[in-house]
Amino acid sequence: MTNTLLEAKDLTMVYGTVVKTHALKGVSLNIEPGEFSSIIGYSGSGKTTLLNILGTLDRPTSGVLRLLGEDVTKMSDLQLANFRNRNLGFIFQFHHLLPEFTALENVLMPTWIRSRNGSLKLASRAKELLELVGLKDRINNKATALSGGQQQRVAIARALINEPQLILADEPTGNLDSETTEQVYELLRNINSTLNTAFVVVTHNDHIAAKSNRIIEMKDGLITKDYPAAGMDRDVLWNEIAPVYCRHCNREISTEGTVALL
Ligand SMILES: Nc1ncnc2c1ncn2[C@@H]1O[C@H](COP(=O)(O)OP(=O)(O)OP(=O)(O)O)[C@@H](O)[C@H]1O
Repeated sequence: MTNTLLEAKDLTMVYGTVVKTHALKGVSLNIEPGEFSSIIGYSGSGKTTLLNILGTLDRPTSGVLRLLGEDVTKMSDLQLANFRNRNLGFIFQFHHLLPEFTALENVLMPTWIRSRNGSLKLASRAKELLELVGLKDRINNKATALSGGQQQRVAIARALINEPQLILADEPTGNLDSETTEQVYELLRNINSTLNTAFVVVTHNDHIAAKSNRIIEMKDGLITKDYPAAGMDRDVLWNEIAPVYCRHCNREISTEGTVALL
């Protein structure tokens, strides 16, 4: 019995019936518990399509996706919705907070889907999470009274409330200035190391991607490169440890590409 968190095999995605777009052309990858991966690639290479399928928000045209050992491609829409709510967290570029609700209420929102009876335990967990993301003093502020970076922090706390093992994030800092981007990304890395939550993050920001454990590069609907990254410490001298063994491609690979990202 493997404890691999996510196993994707030969995923394809074709949009349209008359005019067809082959957005994914056979993508296979595994994600292990606690891993922090970034997906990078040119616009239109299939990053969001892949992320949405990995997060069960969309179904692939073909291929198999196993999450926590379960074949999710075989689940009904209702089963999928429950599975998602229990096991996955999402962070998007536009945080989709409910503007008239407070930070605390927004964080608690995913728990209302399961039960309307908000327990005291959940409320205190939501407060802890808001504290973790640095918003202890903003718990009762309405979403509209928070800055962009603060709103994204609320969205991150919301993604954590159901204690997911995997968080999928699509350009989580795409809407933020560079300083706030650094802070939010650092926060994601801290959550990753403190709670051992695995992350798969789509980003256009190579500098940010270099702080992951792993970079997955896409082109034309395929993964073209998959290699370890420097992680939090940007001062790591890759030349000293190159080449590295890539367990995903089962061979030693040069870290040349990674050096270019630093
Ligand atoms: N709902 C859709 N219907 C039809 N085609 C789509 C749809 N969504 C995406 N596509 C097409 O699929 C391909 C991959 O798109 P996708 O959004 O996954 O790329 P991306 O790498 O995330 O791009 P970006 O970096 O610009 O967000 C593109 O050619 C896009 O036009």
